[in-house]
Amino acid sequence: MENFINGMWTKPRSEQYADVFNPCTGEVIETFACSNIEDVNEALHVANLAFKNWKKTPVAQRAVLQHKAATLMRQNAERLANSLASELGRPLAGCFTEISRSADLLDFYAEEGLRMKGEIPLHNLEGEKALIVREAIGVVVAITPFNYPITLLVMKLGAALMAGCTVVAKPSEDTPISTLILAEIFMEAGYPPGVFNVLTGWGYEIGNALIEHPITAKIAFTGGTSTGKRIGATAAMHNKRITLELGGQSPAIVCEDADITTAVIAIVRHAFANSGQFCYRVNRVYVHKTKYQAFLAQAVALAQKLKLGNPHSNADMGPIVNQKIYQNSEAQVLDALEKGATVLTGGQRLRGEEYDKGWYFPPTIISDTNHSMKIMTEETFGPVVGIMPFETNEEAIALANDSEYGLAAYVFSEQVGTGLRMAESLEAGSVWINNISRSYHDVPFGGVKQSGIGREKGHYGIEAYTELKTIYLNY
Ligand SMILES: NC(=O)c1ccc[n+]([C@@H]2O[C@H](COP(=O)([O-])OP(=O)(O)OC[C@H]3O[C@@H](n4cnc5c(N)ncnc54)[C@H](O)[C@@H]3O)[C@@H](O)[C@H]2O)c1
Repeated sequence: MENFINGMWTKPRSEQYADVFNPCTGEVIETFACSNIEDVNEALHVANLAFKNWKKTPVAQRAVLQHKAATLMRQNAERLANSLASELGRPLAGCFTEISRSADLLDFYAEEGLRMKGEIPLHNLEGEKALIVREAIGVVVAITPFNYPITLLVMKLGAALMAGCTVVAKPSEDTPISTLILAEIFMEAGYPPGVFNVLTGWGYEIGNALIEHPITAKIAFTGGTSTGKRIGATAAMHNKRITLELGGQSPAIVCEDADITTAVIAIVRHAFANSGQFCYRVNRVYVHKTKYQAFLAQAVALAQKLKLGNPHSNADMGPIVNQKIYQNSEAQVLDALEKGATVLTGGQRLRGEEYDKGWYFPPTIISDTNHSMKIMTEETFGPVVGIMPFETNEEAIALANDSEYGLAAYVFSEQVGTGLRMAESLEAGSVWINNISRSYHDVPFGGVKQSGIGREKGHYGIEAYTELKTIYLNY
C-alpha cells in the first residue's frame, strides 16, 4: 500500500516497499511504502497547509465529521477487524472490540471537544481584562506501536483533530494496514485533504526527520521505553511538545483478605489478553502467603483452559507478532529458570502443524520468583507472569514499587480502605482495585517513572493538543 497524503494514495519517493507478514502463517499479506525524508517533508507541509483552515473550522463542524468517521468505522468494522487480525494475529473477536471501542472513543472526544473552554479571571479592573484562550498547537506527529494500532492512534487522532490540529501518523512496520484503511475512512467521512495523513516506513529511518522538522509542533508517541526516551531526547533538543506512552511492568497485589476467585479470573484474563502484548497487562503478582498456594492452583487451572490458534478459529490467544518480541518471552523464562524459578504451566513455544509457522507461546505462570529475575523487573510483552508470596502489605507495596516502570498497578482486597491506601502508595499512572477493566474514555491514561510523560483520554487528552494564550484587553 502507498502513503496516504493530502487525501490521496501517494507513492514513496524511494519507490521501495517492505513486506507485511501474517504472524500465523508467515505469509506476505501486503507491502508498505518505505518513506524517506522527502516524503516526511511533503506530508508535514501538506498537514501544515491544512492546519491553516482546520484550526478555524468551527468546533461543532469538527465534531460532526468525527461522529461521521466513528459511524463509518462501525460500518467498515469487518474490513478493519479482518485487516487487524491478519497483520496482528489476534483472534477476530478481539479485533472487532478494538474497532468498536475506538469508534466510541472518537465519539467521546467529539463530545468532549465541544466542552473545551478558556477563562476570564475576575480582576475587577476598570477597562481591562485578561482573556485566557486555548489554541491548537499545530501539526502533530503520531507514532504508534504494533499491538493496538487503531486504538492507540485514535487516542491521539481524535483528541488532536478536535483541538484543531492536523496529523501525520506513522504506524508500526508490523501493523500498518489497518491505519491506512482508517485514513481512507476519514477521507470518506469528508475531512479536508491534509488534515489526517499516514506515512509508513522504518522508524529509525524517518523518525528523526519527523521529530526535528520545524513544522512539527508535537510528537505523540506510544511504544517501547528505549525508543520513547530517544524520541524524548530529540524532541527536547528541538523544543517540541511531547506525550510519551511507554512500556510497563505492572504489578498486582492479592491481599490476605482478597476474594481469590475474583483475583484469579481478573489477573489471568488480563495477563494473557492479546498474547500478553499489552502495555498495562499484569506482568507480576504478589500474593499473601496464606493465599499463595490456592492462587497458584486456580491460576494455573484457568490459564490451561486458554486455547491458542489463528484469528479465525475459536482461539483465545493468537501468536506473538514477530520473532523479536517472541524471543523476549523465551529469554525471560530461561533467565528465571536459571535463577531457580519453577514453570508451573507453559514456558515453551508450541509446536505442531497448527503452530509451526507462527510464534505461538502459551500462557506461562512462573513461581519461586524474586527480583533478581528479569520476569519481575523488565517488560515481557508476552504471555508470561511471575508470582511470589509476601507477608505484610508494606512489603507488597515495596516490591510493587521496586521497578523503573509505573504504568498501572492492581490491588485485590475486600477492605476498601486497604485497597485505597495501597492505591495511594503505588507508583503508577492508574490503579485498579478488585477488578481489571479496560481503561475508560473519560479518565486520563498514562504512566509515571519510565512509563511515560503526559496523559491521553478524557478532557486532559484534548488539552494536550492545545496551548494557552493570554490576551490582555484594554478597552
Ligand atoms: N503506555 C502505553 O500506552 C503503551 C501502549 C501500547 C504499547 N506500549 C509499548 O509499546 C511497545 C511495543 O510496541 P513496539 O514494539 O511497536 O514499539 P517500538 O518502540 O519498537 O515502536 C513503536 C513505534 O516507534 C517507531 N520508531 C522506532 N524507532 C523510531 C525512531 N528512532 N524514531 C521515531 N519512531 C521510531 C516504530 O516504527 C513504531 O511505529 C512496548 O514496550 C509497550 O509497552 C505502550
